[in-house]
Amino acid sequence: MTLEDFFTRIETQYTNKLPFVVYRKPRESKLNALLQSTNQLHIINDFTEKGFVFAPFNDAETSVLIPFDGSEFVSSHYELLPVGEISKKNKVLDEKEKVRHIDLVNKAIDAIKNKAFKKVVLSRQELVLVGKTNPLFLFKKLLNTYTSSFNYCWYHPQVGLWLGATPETLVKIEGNQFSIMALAGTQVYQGSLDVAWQNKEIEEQKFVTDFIVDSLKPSVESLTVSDTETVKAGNLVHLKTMISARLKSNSTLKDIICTIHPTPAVCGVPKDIAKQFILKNENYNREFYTGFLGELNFEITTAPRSGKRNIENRAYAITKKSTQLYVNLRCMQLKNDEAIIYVGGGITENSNPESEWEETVSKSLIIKNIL
Ligand SMILES: C=C(O[C@H]1C=CC=C(C(=O)O)[C@@H]1O)C(=O)O
Repeated sequence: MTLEDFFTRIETQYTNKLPFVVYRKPRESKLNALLQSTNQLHIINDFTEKGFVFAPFNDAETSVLIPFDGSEFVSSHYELLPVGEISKKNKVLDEKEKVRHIDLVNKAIDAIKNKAFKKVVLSRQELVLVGKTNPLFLFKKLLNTYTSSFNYCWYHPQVGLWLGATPETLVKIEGNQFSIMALAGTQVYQGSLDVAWQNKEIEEQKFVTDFIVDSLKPSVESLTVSDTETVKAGNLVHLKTMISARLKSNSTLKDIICTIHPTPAVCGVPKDIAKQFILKNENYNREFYTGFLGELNFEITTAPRSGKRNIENRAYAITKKSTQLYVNLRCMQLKNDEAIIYVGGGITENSNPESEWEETVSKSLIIKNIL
């Protein structure tokens, strides 16, 4: 499908108030869209469903599915789209919001010092008046600006409209082989990946890796942990470790997701106590921010390996189930005439409240730059 036809098809879907998701995976040139034929709200039951999942932060709330069967799946090749200049926004300081966030961070540091928990990720919303904006126009700006993130625009008339460019994979599973990313620690990119990391950032990222490794051990075999490296995401850099393993035959995708979500990259350690602190103290509903989204139980066909032939001497391809889920970060919700931007950061005993505020301001620019 041509790029023009692709976007015309999605515009029609949106005008007809029918659910859809359009997305591009990190460093890929292919754009995909899944377009639901009715406005029904489909819910995930046990993660055996096939389709595109959109899950909230609070795992006690329901996850939404755009089912593959009965929907239209279309793709096109992306090329730079004419959307005008991307403006670099200045940091606008909202003093009241700053005081509120710093108070919240101080409260968490006190709780950590009193041994209530070890780490918590605290977040806030920023509202930007955008008027009547076309979400697909903003999505094209995201595509032009960020090439190494998972970029998406998701819509359901009964749920809302979300856009984002997230740097973080939650889990990728092909057959029974899977990998999980532990991403945390943030600095502003200064032109080089040769970054000196403070103990605070090293510790907050290690919490994520250790939690994933420890909680997965009973369900997996052949577990390997990569070296930790610095990666760039928009105007920021983070610390990243990859954890790979094979699912034991009696473990399911649901087990893995329920065990790891929400990871300490978006929640905290211990998970349940940190989550309660967030729900009680953040003073707003995160909804789908720090939830996850992506392809669930898609089918992929891998090319035949040379030499592998079946009895009729024909090379054969292998079809496997593939799930690729991303953490919903660097995102916004478009509601009425406003863009609601969501930003947060990991708090540990050694956090500096002023720097934690600055970190959320820097993170907000990823989305603000395209508004
Ligand atoms: C919670 C967010 O980021 C997470 C992912 C990477 C780095 C993070 C940090 O440095 O605190 C957070 O754990 C966010 O961007 O809103």
